[in-house]
Amino acid sequence: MTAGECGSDGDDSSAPADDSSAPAADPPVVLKLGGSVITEKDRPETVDDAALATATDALAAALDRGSVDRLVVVHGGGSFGHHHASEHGVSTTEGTHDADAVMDVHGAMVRLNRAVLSSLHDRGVPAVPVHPLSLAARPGGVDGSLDLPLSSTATLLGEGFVPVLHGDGVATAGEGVTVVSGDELVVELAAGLGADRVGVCSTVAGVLDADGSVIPSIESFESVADALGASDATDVSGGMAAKVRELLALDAPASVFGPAGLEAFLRGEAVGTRID
Ligand SMILES: Nc1ncnc2c1ncn2[C@@H]1O[C@H](COP(=O)(O)OP(=O)(O)OP(=O)(O)O)[C@@H](O)[C@H]1O
Ligand SMILES: C=C(C)CCOP(=O)(O)O
Repeated sequence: MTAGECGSDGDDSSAPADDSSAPAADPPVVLKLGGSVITEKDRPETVDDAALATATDALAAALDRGSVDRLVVVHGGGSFGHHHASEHGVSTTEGTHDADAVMDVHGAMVRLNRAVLSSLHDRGVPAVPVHPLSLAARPGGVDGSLDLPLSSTATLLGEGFVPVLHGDGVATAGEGVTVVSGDELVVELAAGLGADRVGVCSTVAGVLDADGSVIPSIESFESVADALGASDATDVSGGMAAKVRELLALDAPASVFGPAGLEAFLRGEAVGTRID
C-alpha cells in the first residue's frame, strides 16, 4: 500500500511539475463518516466494527475501480468525542481551559481515528491522519469563523494519500478549547479544496420530514426547520439541525444519506437528501 498506488492511474508522480500538457487533477470527493455510523453511540468508546468494515470496504472498492480518484475522509465523534465532551461540559459553543479535559476529548478522537485508519490500511488504502486540534482555530471566538489551513491536506492529496480528519477540539479565542464538528470541517475542506461531490453518511437514510420520509432536496433552512432535531444519542454538536445549517453554507451540493447509500454515492449516483 503506497500513496502512488492509490487512484485510477497512480502514475502522476512521474510527470514533470511544469508539464502544461499534464491533465489537471480531478476535484476531490469529501466524505464524512458519521460517528453514529462507525461507533455504538450509546456505549462509551465502542467502535461498531461491522459498520466500519462495511464503510471502508466501500471506500477501498471505489478507489480501486477509479469511481473516486482523490478522496478526503472526515469522521465524527460518536461514542468517543461526544461522550468525553459531554462529561466535561464542552461543546461547539462552551469551551474549557482544562488541559486534562482537552486531552480526554482529543485523545478519544485520536483513538477512533486510529481505528478508522487501521481499517482503511487493512484494505490497502493509503490513509494518513490530519488532526484538526493541531491546525485549526476560531480566532474570533465562538461566533467567529473557523480557520482551517489546508496546505497539509492538499499536499497529501496531491501525493496520492487519503487524508483522514475528524471532529476534534479547537482553539477558540475567549473560550479555551471548544469542539469543531466533522460537519464544519467538511464544509471548509470542500470549499477550500474545490470538491465537486460532498457526502455525509449518517445512520438515517437522509433528512427526514415530520412523517419520517426522506426529503429529496433542501434549499433553505426555514423550509425544513420544524422537522429538524438534535441527535437521539449524546451529541455536543447539534445533530441533524446543525448538519443541515452547515451544509447549506457550502457552494457545492452535498448529500446526506445512510450506510445503505454509501456505495451508490461513491459511484456518483444521487442518494438521500441533496442539500443545495
Ligand atoms: N429530521 C431529521 N432527519 C434525520 N435525522 C434527524 C432529524 N432530526 C434529528 N435527527 C437525528 O440526527 C441524527 C444524526 O445526527 P448525528 O449528529 O447523530 O449523526 P452523525 O453525524 O452520524 O454522528 P456524529 O455527530 O457522532 O458524527 C439522527 O440519528 C437522528 O437521531
Ligand atoms: C465531539 C467531538 C470531539 C467531535 C464532534 O464531531 P461530530 O461528531 O462530527 O459532530
